[in-house]
Amino acid sequence: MTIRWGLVGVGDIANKRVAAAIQSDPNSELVAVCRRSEPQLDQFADQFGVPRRFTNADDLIASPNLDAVYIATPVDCHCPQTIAAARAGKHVLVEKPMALNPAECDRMISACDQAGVSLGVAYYRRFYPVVLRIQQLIEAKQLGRILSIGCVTGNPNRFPADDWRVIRTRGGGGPLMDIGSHRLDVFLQLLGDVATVKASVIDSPDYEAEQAATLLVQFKSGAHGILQCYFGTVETPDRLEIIGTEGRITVEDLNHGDLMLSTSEGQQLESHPPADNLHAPLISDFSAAVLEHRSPTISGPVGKRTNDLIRLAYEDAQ
Ligand SMILES: NC(=O)C1=CN([C@@H]2O[C@H](COP(=O)(O)OP(=O)(O)OC[C@H]3O[C@@H](n4cnc5c(N)ncnc54)[C@H](OP(=O)(O)O)[C@@H]3O)[C@@H](O)[C@H]2O)C=CC1
Ligand SMILES: O=C1CO[C@H](CO)[C@@H](O)[C@@H]1O
Repeated sequence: MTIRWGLVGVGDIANKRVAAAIQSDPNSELVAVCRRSEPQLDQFADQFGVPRRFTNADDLIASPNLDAVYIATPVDCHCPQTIAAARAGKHVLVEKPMALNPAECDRMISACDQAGVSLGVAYYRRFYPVVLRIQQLIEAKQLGRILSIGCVTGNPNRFPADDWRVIRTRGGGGPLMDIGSHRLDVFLQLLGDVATVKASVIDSPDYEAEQAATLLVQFKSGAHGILQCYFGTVETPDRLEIIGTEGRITVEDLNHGDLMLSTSEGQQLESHPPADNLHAPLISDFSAAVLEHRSPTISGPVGKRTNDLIRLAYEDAQ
């Protein structure tokens, strides 16, 4: 059996990676696409050879011969479109961050549970070979007791004030929601759950959302996590550092996957590059999970935990 996908929101990320990832997965087929602008919809559908096209998400969601919906719209659309898809009996894989806030995440999870459909969230860094390697090194106690994890990330874009990413009611926040969310999810994967979150933000002079956010989280293990995220700075690589009592791991750019392990025995450079299409392992996992009747690796509750931490951060920063 093949999972027949409908892709709602064929903008930047759908064009860069999602459509190609669905089309390259042996268990998947891209059969329908949707956006409101008809000329751009046709251009996308022609480019990827997709037969069914819709300018209204509800029409795609209600259409027959469709098994799953990939939601790649702005964040304020994620909750209503997920609930509509679940009610129509379709499995849902939704882009990150999962929703505007934890209450929306709860509604999405319960709609999918009630309908008996799968819900996944696109935190694809969980599949990065370098992240899995770090997880293995931590579990094998190669770093001793973990004291801290730190990540610095920035998007150089200077978003105009009318971009959904910097309007709170549309994106949910600024760089913390947009790019910090990915890194918080990696923190949770590597060091487990968080007990407390402290945060400070710097307002943007140009738009409603914050321009910078710095978080200090304390994991239940006692370790610290420090996350710095920015919009509108010079290109900031996706830098990760983990410090333990017996060793340290430094990754200059998670998207490239070179890892430096430093211990008392010296330094060791390892290379664990990600898949060419970063979304490909995510789609493969989700479609296999549906076919095997198991939960996807990045389930609704997993995705929601990042929204919980972001909410705590914004509350503390206020
Ligand atoms: N995982 C990752 O690495 C990345 C994830 N993302 C996430 O993906 C999502 C989309 O981001 P991105 O592609 O950059 O955003 P874009 O603004 O480029 O694209 C959004 C798309 O959604 C469509 N859209 C908006 N509203 C609706 C609606 N009500 N019904 C149907 N279609 C709609 C828009 O077209 P139209 O206006 O014509 O309807 C557009 O095609 C976000 O959640 C973002 O955080 C983004 C980039 C990378
Ligand atoms: O990783 C990413 C690349 O940048 C985009 C724009 O800021 C983000 O939305 C996305 O999550």
